[in-house]
Amino acid sequence: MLKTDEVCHLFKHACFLQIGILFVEKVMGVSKKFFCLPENMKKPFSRGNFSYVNHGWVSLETESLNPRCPGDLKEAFNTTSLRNWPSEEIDDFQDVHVSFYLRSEVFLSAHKHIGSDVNGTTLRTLYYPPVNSTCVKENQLRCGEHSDYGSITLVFQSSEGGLQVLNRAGEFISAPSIPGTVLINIADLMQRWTSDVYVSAVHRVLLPPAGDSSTRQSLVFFVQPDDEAIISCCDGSDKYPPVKSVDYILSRFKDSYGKN
Ligand SMILES: O=C(O)CCC(=O)C(=O)O
Ligand SMILES: [Fe+2]
Repeated sequence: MLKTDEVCHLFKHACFLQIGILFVEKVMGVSKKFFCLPENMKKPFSRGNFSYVNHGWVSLETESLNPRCPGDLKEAFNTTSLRNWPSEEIDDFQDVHVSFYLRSEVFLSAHKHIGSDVNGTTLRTLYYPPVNSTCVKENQLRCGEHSDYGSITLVFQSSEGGLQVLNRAGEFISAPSIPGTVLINIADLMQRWTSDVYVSAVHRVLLPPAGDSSTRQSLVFFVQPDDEAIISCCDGSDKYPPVKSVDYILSRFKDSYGKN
C-alpha cells in the first residue's frame, strides 16, 4: 500500500503517468470493435465465465452502480486477470489492454500482487451505446451514482460529456473530458484507510439529451489493495472497523451485480 506522503506526492506531481492520448485512443478503438460485435460473440467472454470473479464482459443493464436504480445503460470489459481474452475475435485486444495496464508503473511497484489473481486491480473499458429515450426506465442513468471501491481510480474519457462529480456543497458538477489529462478519484478503501482525510468521489454518468444519439467511451483503471491487505484507519482511530480488502470489494460487487 502507498504511504500517505507518497499519495500526496502523486497528487501534486501528476506527471507520473506515462500514458499518451494516442494510446488511450488506441485502446478505445480496439474496445469499440469488441463492443460492436454481435451479442452471441461477446457472451462467451462474460464476467462470471472466468475463474477470476471480476474479469470479462458486462452486458447492458447488468450492473447497477447505484444498487437502488435500474441497471446502467453501459457495456464494459473488465481486465482483472491478465490471462483470459477474446483475442481471436479482435486482433490486438489482449496486447493493447495488457500494455495499457502495465503502463501504470507507480501502482505496480507499490502493490506487490497487481496483475495476479490475488489483487483485484482492474482496467475497465466502457462503452455507452446510443440511448433511446422512450425506453429509459425511471431513475435509469448511463452510470448510476456511486463511489469506487478500492484506493485510487484513474478515468480517461472520450470527448462526449456526461460524467459528473459531487462536490462538498452536495451539488453534482460536470467533469468534462480535457484532452491529454486524466481524472484521479479517491475511492472508498482509501477514505477508510485515511479516516476521511481523503474523501471518495461520488460520481455518475448522465443520459445524453433526448434525440442525441451519440455514444461515449471511457477507460478506467481501478487500483485495489492486495486481496489479503487489512485496511484499518492509519491514524489508529476506530472510525471504520478493519476490513480485508477482498471481502470489502466482493461485498460491493454483490450489491451492484446482485440483481442478476
Ligand atoms: O465512464 C465513466 O466516465 C465512469 C465509469 C465509472 O464510474 C465506473 O465504471 O465506476
Ligand atoms: Fe466509478
